[in-house]
Amino acid sequence: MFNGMDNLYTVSVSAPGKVILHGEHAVVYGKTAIAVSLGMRSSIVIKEINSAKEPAVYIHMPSVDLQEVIPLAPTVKALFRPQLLPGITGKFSWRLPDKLDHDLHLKRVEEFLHIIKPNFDNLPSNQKNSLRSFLYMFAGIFGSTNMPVKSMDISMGSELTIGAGTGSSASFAVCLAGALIQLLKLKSSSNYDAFYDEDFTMTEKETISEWAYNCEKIMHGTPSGIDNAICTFGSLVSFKKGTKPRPIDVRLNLRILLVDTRVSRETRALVMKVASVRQRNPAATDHILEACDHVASTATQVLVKLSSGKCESDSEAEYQHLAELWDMNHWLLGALGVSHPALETIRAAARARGLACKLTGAGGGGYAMVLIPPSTPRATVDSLSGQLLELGFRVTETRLGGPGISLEM
Ligand SMILES: Nc1ncnc2c1ncn2[C@@H]1O[C@H](COP(=O)(O)OP(=O)(O)O)[C@@H](O)[C@H]1O
Ligand SMILES: C[C@@](O)(CCOP(=O)(O)O)CC(=O)O
Repeated sequence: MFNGMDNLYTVSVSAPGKVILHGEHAVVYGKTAIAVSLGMRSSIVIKEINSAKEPAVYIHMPSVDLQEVIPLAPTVKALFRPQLLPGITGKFSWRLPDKLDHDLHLKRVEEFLHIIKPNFDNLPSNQKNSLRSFLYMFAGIFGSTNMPVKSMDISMGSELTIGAGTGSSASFAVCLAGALIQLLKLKSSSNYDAFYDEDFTMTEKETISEWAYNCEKIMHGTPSGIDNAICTFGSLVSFKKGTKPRPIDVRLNLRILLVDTRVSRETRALVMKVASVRQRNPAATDHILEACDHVASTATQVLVKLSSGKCESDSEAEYQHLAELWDMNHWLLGALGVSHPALETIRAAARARGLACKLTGAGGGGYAMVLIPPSTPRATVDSLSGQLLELGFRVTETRLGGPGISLEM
């Protein structure tokens, strides 16, 4: 949107969360994982404003209970003109986030935050990470151009639970990078209308995903790269350790119940649990991991077939096959010791209605997903949801495989 009178732009962007469909844990040992986008999304609105006060960025992030005012002039002075990695000559461009001297830029952001907020260390880590990520990307993207920056309001919203393995951090980072890049695009264009309706190009999406990857490094240290890829490209992404995530262009629209066990778990502890099972039982464990790999690749083939959308009876058979693979994957994960009684209670309720269910992510609690093929009667879904709610679980009916980052008009 453009307010011609005052030359002020508004940008609005959303991005999905994600779930791991197959390959959790096995991916740690070099097997294939596939992630899909979740119908629940984060969103951002950036609005340039005329402010009578000192130019500033006004941040509203209710999901982490954060309201902040960042003064613009000191930000520009301290953080703009980010540096290239040592050994690379020239001037850093926002189009090449992988060439940014990440550690130096983050260090400058950290020092700056301590100056403008002397109590920075006492903030909850959610808020610290959101502020670091914002300044890192804002200064990284705008600071590598000569574009004058104006006061702006930034409002971030999310349907995702934070810290639950559904990709809220990547979804947040993708939204932020996409909105800043879109704003830059609009401000640098003399022909405003030409950009107004255009969605992001493939190259822009790659750049957005790389910026989000840098942010994931701020939040997680050594992320795999799958979350930023799926939240940017949407649909389905296949991934193997040490390789670039591979977006698979399929049109999916899988209906699921996403069930929160409300049992909190720590990914790191569950990864260690599998490692110790493997240490005691190397051959058996490796066969299980190998089986997980086969499940992931067969499921990808089934999903590709499903998305090609032939006749209904074909798709019913494909849904049945998919359901079988979900159950098989859950049992394999159970054999590795990462299920939980709460997950098994959910599975029993789903199975009693002929529906398949698997844990997603690290397991040991967290989320379960129940596959709802299109032929499932509404009454079945309602009675399952009702029972799960009564048992104290949180239930969301949503879809898998929708679009990645999108401009909201
Ligand atoms: N809507 C949001 N607004 C502000 N910050 C967010 C938002 N969503 C996620 N974040 C940031 O992402 C972090 C969540 O990362 P993490 O714990 O890895 O959760 P997840 O597993 O959901 O990605 C939060 O601490 C916060 O800094
Ligand atoms: C168990 C694992 O394969 C997935 C972790 O998923 P989650 O996003 O923590 O639920 C760990 C990993 O891939 O780093």
